[in-house]
Amino acid sequence: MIPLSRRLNDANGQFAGVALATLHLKYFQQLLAQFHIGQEGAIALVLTDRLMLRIPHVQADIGRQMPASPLMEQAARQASGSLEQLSPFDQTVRMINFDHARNYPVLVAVATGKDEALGEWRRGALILTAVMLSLCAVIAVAGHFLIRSMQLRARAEAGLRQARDALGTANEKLAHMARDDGLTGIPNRRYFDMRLEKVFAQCQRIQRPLAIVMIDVDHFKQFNDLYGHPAGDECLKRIATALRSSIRRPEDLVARYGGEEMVLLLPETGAAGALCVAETARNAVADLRIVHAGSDAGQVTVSLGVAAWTPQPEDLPLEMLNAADAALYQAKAAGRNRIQLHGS
Ligand SMILES: Nc1nc2c(ncn2[C@@H]2O[C@H](COP(=O)(O)OP(=O)(O)OP(=O)(O)O)[C@@H](O)[C@H]2O)c(=O)[nH]1
Repeated sequence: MIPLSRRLNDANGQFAGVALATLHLKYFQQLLAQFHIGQEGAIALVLTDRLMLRIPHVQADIGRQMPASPLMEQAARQASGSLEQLSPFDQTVRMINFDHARNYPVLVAVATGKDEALGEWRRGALILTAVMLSLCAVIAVAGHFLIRSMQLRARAEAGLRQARDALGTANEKLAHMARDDGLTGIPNRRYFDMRLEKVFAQCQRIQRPLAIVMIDVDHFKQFNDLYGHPAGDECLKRIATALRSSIRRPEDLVARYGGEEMVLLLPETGAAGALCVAETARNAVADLRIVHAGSDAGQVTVSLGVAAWTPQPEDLPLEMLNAADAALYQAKAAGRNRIQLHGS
């Protein structure tokens, strides 16, 4: 039983008696039992510092002084609040909400078991964690395969690039081999013939002059006989380099025509210009000062035959070649180490 009393005043505020009532604990027990607080939940009514009622009900606890606890300490400071504590009654960890009844020294504390309250959340969190871990594993495996396939692709691409570069280099080499003379490194006769066809047609079309300078090393047979074939080869290489340095325009060409014979192809160049280039070439060879005991000059010299005119529609490249050759023959006949212009 819980006795309740209250002073009663009359209309003047004078003491008029005391109202006394008793509340049966059974009433509260039945009332509180209707609340769903779970298996580990608890409800306590504390009158001042004594336990008035508690669910779950333990008869021996009723009327007992409340043991010191975080709940009692906090309730002494605050009207209401919430906290988590280990129950001094049954050693269960609970999450508690408490409030003081207005006008009465009664503290009401409602608690749910922490494990019970968080159980559902924990289960959800566990499932979520498992799902996340599985997803991570799937992503990791997929990522591994993705990285692997990217690496394989990068390797394959690098291989392809290498093969392409090697092919490019091989093609370049082949093009050089097809175009250049193996001994001197300057373009060969096949390439010269090709260029002559093109340039001749072009000069014919635009009616611009074209010049061919045929160059032959003087007494080269004797040079070979005196100094040997390897020295002859070396001499030809040096002459080719000297001739290359004597042409200036990008469209000019120096080629090995065959044996010790070389040729200059000078597009858009008239007779005067061609004679000028021929003189530069002759001097470039003379400046090499390659000793030749069998030559009148005491060193290696060249003879040059020049053919230069504006090709007419009926003209053929071979005619210009033959003209340059004939001029060369004249230069040889006139004593070598000189330049002869065709038709002069
Ligand atoms: N070392 C070497 N000799 C070559 C090469 N090609 C041609 N010859 C030689 O060049 C010489 C050319 O001789 P010829 O045609 O009689 O002419 P030449 O002795 O220069 O006499 P002229 O032209 O009349 O001054 C030959 O002995 C060829 O063997 C070559 O690639 N290397």
